[in-house]
Amino acid sequence: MYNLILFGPPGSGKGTQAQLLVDKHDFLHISTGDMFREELSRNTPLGQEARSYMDAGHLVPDEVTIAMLRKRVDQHPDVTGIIFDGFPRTDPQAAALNDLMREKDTQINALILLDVDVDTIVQRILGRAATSGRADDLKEDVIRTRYRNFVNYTSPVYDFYDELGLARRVDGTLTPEAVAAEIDAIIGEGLQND
Ligand SMILES: Nc1ncnc2c1ncn2[C@@H]1O[C@H](COP(=O)(O)OP(=O)(O)O)[C@@H](O)[C@H]1O
Repeated sequence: MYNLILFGPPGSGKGTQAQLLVDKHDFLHISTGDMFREELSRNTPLGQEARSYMDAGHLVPDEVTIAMLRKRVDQHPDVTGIIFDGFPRTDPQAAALNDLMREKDTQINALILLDVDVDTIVQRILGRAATSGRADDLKEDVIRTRYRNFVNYTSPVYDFYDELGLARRVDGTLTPEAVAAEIDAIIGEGLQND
């Protein structure tokens, strides 16, 4: 099994790259943001709980997020690999993912940071707001809150994987194709080592 974490601030291109990877490999794509939006659109209790956090640009509490993620992984026991997109976003989430991988007799093979500066992020997200239909994409202050949460709570997760020798950085301001080529090269190294 090959398991990859796509990592980076909001608007860094994780969703775009995940889609390219799914088209190319037979990996399962798990986006916690997409899962929350799906719950929201079905107006489930989980969606209702997540809404206030999401609309303000805050993180949904770890317990809720971890339980949802775990359930999704459990639903797909036979996959050849998983792309984690938007998870883990805090140290407790990273620790929970570690436990989960160990339970399943597998591991995280790499974490790839899509590195993008904050001004580019604000421009990109405001630019996609019209088509994304996302409440949290419309206001610059909410976008900046999401970015600040990334810096404060999520970026330490990079160090967690860096200490394990698994963290890699890609320039996320390159074209989607160029970013994809770099990701392919990193996955290629990992697959050869298996
Ligand atoms: N792992 C997570 N932990 C806590 N909250 C999350 C997580 N993933 C998604 N969310 C919630 O869903 C929102 C949207 O997430 P996502 O689609 O990944 O957007 P983006 O990366 O563009 O901010 C986040 O702002 C947060 O409220």
